[in-house]
Order: sequence, then structure tokens, then C-alpha cells
Amino acid sequence: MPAVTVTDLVKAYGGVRALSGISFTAARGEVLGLLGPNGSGKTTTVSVLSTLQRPTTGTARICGHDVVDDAGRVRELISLTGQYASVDPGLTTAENLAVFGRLTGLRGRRLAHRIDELVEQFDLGAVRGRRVGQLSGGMRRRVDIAGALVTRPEVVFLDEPTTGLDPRSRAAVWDTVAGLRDAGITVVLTTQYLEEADRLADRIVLLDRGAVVATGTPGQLKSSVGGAVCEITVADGENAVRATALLAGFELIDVEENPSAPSSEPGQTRLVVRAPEGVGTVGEVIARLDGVADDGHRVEVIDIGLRRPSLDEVFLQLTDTPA
Ligand SMILES: Nc1ncnc2c1ncn2[C@@H]1O[C@H](COP(=O)(O)OP(=O)(O)OP(=O)(O)O)[C@@H](O)[C@H]1O
Repeated sequence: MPAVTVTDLVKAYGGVRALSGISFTAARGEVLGLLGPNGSGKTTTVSVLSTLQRPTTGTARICGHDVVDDAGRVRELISLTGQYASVDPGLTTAENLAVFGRLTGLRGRRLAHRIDELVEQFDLGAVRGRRVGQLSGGMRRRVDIAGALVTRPEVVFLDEPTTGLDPRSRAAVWDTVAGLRDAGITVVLTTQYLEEADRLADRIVLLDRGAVVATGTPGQLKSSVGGAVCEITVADGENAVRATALLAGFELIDVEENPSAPSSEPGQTRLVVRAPEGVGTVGEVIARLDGVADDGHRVEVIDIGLRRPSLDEVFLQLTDTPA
């Protein structure tokens, strides 16, 4: 049984259809990325799945339990941490964890033991006795996520967990999410950072205007928008002519003079050919360019690389986001 099952879910706010009949599942132990532009329905989906809002029509189940008919049981199985940390800045790390624990019925030695476990698991030993208000944003988010785990939930909803964090703090939260997956917990992660989804998500559900526009692993989504390309930078236009001749038969899709990208120098030219065989194509390109051109010269190659489509391209192609 999947950890999360959403079937034909519709959520309307008056005349606004925030979700217009979405369906997807998350397997147990999977990190599912919910991705989409602003207003596409990510937060609404999480609100319905976490019993904060009722669906207009359609169903959603957590480990087989209906979020409307069996909302109490669902709440025992899940935890939710939002964009804004729900920790109390005036309390210490350990006190915050204790509050989360007491709210869910833990007391005495069991509570103390659970706090010890979480402090250890989330590497919070150094800040255990410090007020959370004095911690960095990333550390605070970590305490927040630790608090969400006091009850050992089956499914954790993380709604934009790294919004507003600096790169280092973001990386720390990423480690935390990877740790949840290692512990076999199902994670539903909403994010606007494509790099984050690419790194963390086993599968992605891409939403746009309240509808699912694509589902798949990051790799599947990337290949769905077009294959990999091989980029060859050569010293100048003359070399580009030689390279083009030697690469006859490869599908040349772009020639760019003075490419702006990293480490290229004025006068250089970049050729882009389709690379249906990925690394294999790059190997063939290198072998061809190693030959001698018709004018008796070799090609002066500056750089050769394989570039796969990024999730950014998936996002821009499949959603209606204004550029
Ligand atoms: N309480 C509400 N009342 C009316 N409309 C709402 C309400 N909550 C959300 N909406 C609308 O539903 C749509 C989906 O919103 P939602 O917050 O789920 O999107 P989102 O993908 O989470 O966006 P963001 O990335 O900006 O957080 C939007 O058009 C939004 O304006």
C-alpha cells in the first residue's frame, strides 16, 4: 500500500479551483518532490493531505487511511513542517523538543529518552541548551524538523523547508532530508528550488495551475524534454569550420560564436551536437576531432563536454510560467 494516494482531488475556494482533479502516489520510504510555479497548488495539496483542509471532491489517503473519514488516525501518522519554523525562539532546543513531545502525549522518562535520540540523530548536542532564537536559520529549521519527528511519523510533509536559507544551511537541511529517507520515512517535499528537487526527490510530481503536468524520476523528466547534447568549444571560426567538416553526420543543433559561458575567451566558437548515446557520443566526437581536416590542420579544441537537460528546462517547457 502506498504511503500517499491522491485520487481525482479537487479543491475549490469559491470560484477559484486551486486543484482541479489531481492524482498521484508516493511509495513508502520515497522522497516525493511536489514542484510547480507560484499558485500551482503545492501548499493546497499538502494542506489537504495533512487534514488542515477538506477536499471539495476526490480522495486522499495516508497509509490507506482517508484524510477526511479517518483524520484522527492520519494525524498520528504524519508530521508537517512549514515554511515558517514552528519552534519557540524563547525556549532552548531541548525545551522545544519537549513541547512537541508533550503535545503528543509523551511524558517522563520516555520523553527524555526520545529527546536524547533526536539530539543525537540531528547532531544538536552543541545547541541543546541554547535558546532557539539565537540559532542560525538552518539550525532552527533542523530543530523544527527534529520536533516534527518526536512521534516517529510514517509520512513527513516538508513545505518549502529551505526557503530563505543560505547555501550552507540549505545543505544541512538536505542532509537531514536524506537521513529521513535512510530511516525509511516517506517525505513529501514542496520546493521551488529545482536543484533541491533534483538532489533529493526520488520522484517528482510537477503541478501547474492545479493540474499534474508530469510525473517521473528527475532523470525521466529531463529526458522527456529532449536529450543530452555534446558541446565542443574550439579556438576560433576557422577551427569551427574544420570541426564541422569532421563531424559530418552528427546532428549539429547550434553554433555559437563568442560563447558567454564559463572560461571561454573572445573569438572562440562553440558547436552543439545532439548526443543520443550520451558519453558514447562524446567519445565518437573526440575520435573524429582527432583526425586531420581537409586543409591538413588539426582542430584546436578548447573544451568538450556532455550536457544533459536540467530540471529548469523541464520546468520551463512543461509549465506556463512567465519567463
Ligand atoms: N484560502 C484561499 N482562498 C482562496 N484562494 C486560495 C486560498 N489558498 C490558495 N488559494 C489559491 O489557490 C491557488 C493555489 O495556491 P497554493 O498556495 O496551493 O499554491 P502554491 O503552489 O503552494 O504556491 P506558492 O509556490 O506561491 O506557495 C492559488 O491560485 C491561490 O491563490
